[in-house]
Amino acid sequence: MSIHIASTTAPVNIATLKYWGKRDADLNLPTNSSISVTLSQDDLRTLTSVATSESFNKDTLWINGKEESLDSKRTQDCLKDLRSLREEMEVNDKSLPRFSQWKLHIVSENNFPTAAGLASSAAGFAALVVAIAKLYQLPQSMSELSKIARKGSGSACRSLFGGYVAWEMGQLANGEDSMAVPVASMDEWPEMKAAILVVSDVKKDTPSTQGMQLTVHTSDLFKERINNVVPRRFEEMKTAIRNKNFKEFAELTMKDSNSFHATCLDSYPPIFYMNDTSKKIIRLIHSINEFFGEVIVAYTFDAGPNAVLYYLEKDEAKIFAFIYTLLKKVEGWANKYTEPELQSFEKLFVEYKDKITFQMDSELYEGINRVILTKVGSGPQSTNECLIDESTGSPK
Ligand SMILES: Nc1ncnc2c1ncn2[C@@H]1O[C@H](COP(=O)(O)OP(=O)(O)OP(=O)(O)O)[C@@H](O)[C@H]1O
Ligand SMILES: C[C@@](O)(CCOP(=O)(O)OP(=O)(O)O)CC(=O)O
Repeated sequence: MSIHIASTTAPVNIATLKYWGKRDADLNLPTNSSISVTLSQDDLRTLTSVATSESFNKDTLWINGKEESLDSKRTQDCLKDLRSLREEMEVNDKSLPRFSQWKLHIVSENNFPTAAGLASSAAGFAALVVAIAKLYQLPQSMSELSKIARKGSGSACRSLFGGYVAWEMGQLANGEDSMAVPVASMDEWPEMKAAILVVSDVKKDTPSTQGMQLTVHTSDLFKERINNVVPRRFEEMKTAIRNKNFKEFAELTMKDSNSFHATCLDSYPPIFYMNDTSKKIIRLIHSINEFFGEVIVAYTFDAGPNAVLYYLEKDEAKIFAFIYTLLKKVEGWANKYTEPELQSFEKLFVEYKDKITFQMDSELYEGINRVILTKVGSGPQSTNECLIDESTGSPK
């Protein structure tokens, strides 16, 4: 039996200008444009292998070694779009094998917890779409493919590019102009680092889709956000990124996270994604910026309590003097830094100690499970690493 296989990796992205609200829930068309930073696949990535063969008898998906349903409408929509693009090619070139008619085996692994508010659906759908597009040898651009990934999960469309990415909301009812486009490549601003403080890796309470719809239907604040606040910030943030203006980028990022969570609180009944630990982190970040008299670190929170901190490489030691000293008991430092490097963060803290006027919460670490230290990264990468057995078409 002849089996055709392709594999790709795809990254996680964390929005700095949040997507929250759909104008069309079927097509995942947003009520506002958004911006994100793609994170390095050295630390967070999905690897997906796809295979097709005339001999397969049903579409099957395995995530992290477990068979998962492919029945969701979102996944079906992605498969349908990809098959119809392949079919167009087959109609024009009769010599091509009829992949569009054959079943698919999809095998995927996330190297981070699934459904923990770590954007697993974004990396997952981006990898699925790019891997199948590669198998089918589709000529479409990443922006074109991002429209298919968008139907899987809105934020997934931004994971088709590395660096700094915008999702332009578009105006058309069929979503043909709602796609991801690059704002700047990772090489244009490579100094951006990210620290994820994993506050909780349990499954979140209100799924994003449900939360968004409640906000759209019940929050008055939301109208101001989508009509005035976000359109202005969308332009300002793109400019800040292109000018490598960290202060502006960081302030917009923090304000937008707060604005999004304010619309959640303004929903009825209210939605709370941040917990007490999240709030303590917000206060700590403002205190650190005040201590240094400049904005050197920003926080942002998605639909869950985990914090993502953005900062520039040059300021890392200053920031970690505080963060490492407070969170040294938490897992995740040792795989990035040597013992002498970690000690240097603590030594720096000792230098600062007498000048600190704010309250340091020595119990903060208790609410945090681990830290993931990463940076801006590249888009999906084709790979020879393969999760499918070439002779059977089953997961290895
Ligand atoms: N590797 C993958 N391949 C295909 N689909 C995946 C993959 N990983 C996750 N998913 C899909 O994404 C779902 C998890 O999405 P969910 O939105 O609940 O969590 P999240 O993406 O971690 O959170 P958020 O999007 O709010 O940051 C899974 O149930 C699965 O359907
Ligand atoms: C808060 C967010 O992370 C919401 C992401 O929502 P999803 O992309 O997970 O929602 P669906 O389109 O329903 O799959 C903000 C963002 O990533 O822009």
